[in-house]
Order: sequence, then structure tokens, then C-alpha cells
Amino acid sequence: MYPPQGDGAGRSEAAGEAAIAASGLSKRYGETLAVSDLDLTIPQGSVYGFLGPNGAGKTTTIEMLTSLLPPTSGDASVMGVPVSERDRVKQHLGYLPHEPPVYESYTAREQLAYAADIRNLDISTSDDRIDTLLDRIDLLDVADERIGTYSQGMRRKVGLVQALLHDPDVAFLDEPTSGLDPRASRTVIDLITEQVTTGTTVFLSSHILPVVEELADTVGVLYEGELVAEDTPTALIERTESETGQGTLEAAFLDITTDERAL
Ligand SMILES: Nc1ncnc2c1ncn2[C@@H]1O[C@H](COP(=O)(O)OP(=O)(O)OP(=O)(O)O)[C@@H](O)[C@H]1O
Repeated sequence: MYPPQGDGAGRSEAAGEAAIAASGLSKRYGETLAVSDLDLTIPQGSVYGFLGPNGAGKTTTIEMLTSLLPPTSGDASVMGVPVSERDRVKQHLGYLPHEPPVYESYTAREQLAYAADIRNLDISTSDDRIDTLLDRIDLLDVADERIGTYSQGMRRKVGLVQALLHDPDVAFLDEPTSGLDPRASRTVIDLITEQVTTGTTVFLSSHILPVVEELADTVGVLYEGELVAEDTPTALIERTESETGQGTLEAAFLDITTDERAL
């Protein structure tokens, strides 16, 4: 963690534990079974690409894994901590949701200082980290301008920095490159790659399949609430290539979510 905080639980204390584990995880909204009997074991320091068509249950899954939404049934843990223990789980997490939680009236620097304060980060080191990350992501020049004046892509980048600020054990990133131009997208991909080299586990949900193909060690495909495929990007592509005739994750995804293959 950056710096060590909370109950002291961190990557070293959770050595050997899966970063994310789920068993029979399900969520029902009335008649809708949004997530059905999901099992996951995601090792520390890996990138898990989480794919699925609109309405497949990705956001619902992420909200259960980040302790924001109680499951209807099943269990899940992050770094060995059950998701029912919200305060403890939150200490391990960074989360970039679909809508980055930022205040329009704050500057990026104020927003990130506020996030650091909430996380009880040491101010002298967090100020340096904020500047380093803002520079890394090409926002340093506008760091003292109000977020209300930012483009959607710039807000997304602030949200990403906010999610990574405390060097989390596990980062849940929902569409980190959505709305970014190719150069900004490349910067974000490189930043995520660097973060993973420090040991952070990334749970990456995105419809931008070339980004998932590049970053993910393992890809899980959710279809109507069920995990219908899980493998390395290469294996998923090879498995479907004879039918699709194309060697891309996008072609594999379209094939898998058309005929709903079993694991
Ligand atoms: N609060 C809610 N109340 C009732 N139904 C919900 C609620 N949230 C989600 N759902 C339903 O659960 C299912 C899964 O939704 P979810 O938002 O998890 O999908 P998703 O994979 O994140 O979709 P997208 O890619 O469009 O963001 C959908 O059928 C959706 O309508």
C-alpha cells in the first residue's frame, strides 16, 4: 500500500491469497438474475479482463466485489478479506467507476488531495505522488484548473489517478480508456502496465477489446449473468479462430457471445 495504512493488511500479509476470489456469487434484482453463480480466482499481480455485452452483469459484479452491493447469495473476498467487511476491503481497493467520482468545482490537484486525505495518506509523500501521476498522464499543466472545465477524457484520467493514488492492492477499472484519444489511451495503457509491475492486481472491464487483448493475462466473458468463457486471450482467440477466421479477441468475443459456448 502507499504508504502502509489501516489494519496493516497488504500484499505481503496476503501472500499466497488470490487477489479476488468469488464462489457462487449471485445477484438478483426482482425477477432479473443479473449475476448467476459466479466463481472467480484471480491471482495477485495479474490483469483480469472482464468482458460482456451490455446488461451482462459486469457492473453488478464489480459492485459486489468492491463491497458496494451485497450479493443475494455466494461469497467473495479481496486479498483474503470477505466483501461483507466493507471498511477492510476498501483499504485494499482502487476503483474507477463508469462515472468518475470527481467534484466539478475542484481543481484536479484539489480533488486528488481530497482523495489522499480520505485515504489518510501522508501529505508530503502523496503530494509528490499526485504530481508524478498528473505529469505521467499529461495533466500537470492543467492541474490547477477546475475539473468543470475538463473534457470527458480528462475527467476519466483524473478518475484513474484517483483510483491508483494509494498504490492499491487491487484496482477495479471500468472503461479506463473510454473517450480517450489514441495518444492518451496509450499513456493510460502504459500507466496501468507500470502499476501492475508494482504488484497491483487489475480487474479491467472494457468494451474496447484491443486494450483488453493487450493488457489481460486472463479474460472472462460474462453472458446473461453467467461466466461462459475464461482463458488467456491467446487461447480464446485460438479456440474460436477456426470459426471466425480472424485472430482477434473481438472476433472471439463476438463468437462466444453469439452461441454462448460453455467453459
Ligand atoms: N438497480 C437495479 N435494479 C434492477 N435491475 C438492475 C439494476 N442494476 C442492474 N440491473 C439489471 O441487471 C442486469 C445487469 O446489469 P449491469 O449494469 O450489471 O450490466 P453491465 O454488464 O454492466 O452492462 P453495461 O455494459 O451496459 O454497463 C441488467 O439486466 C440490468 O437491467
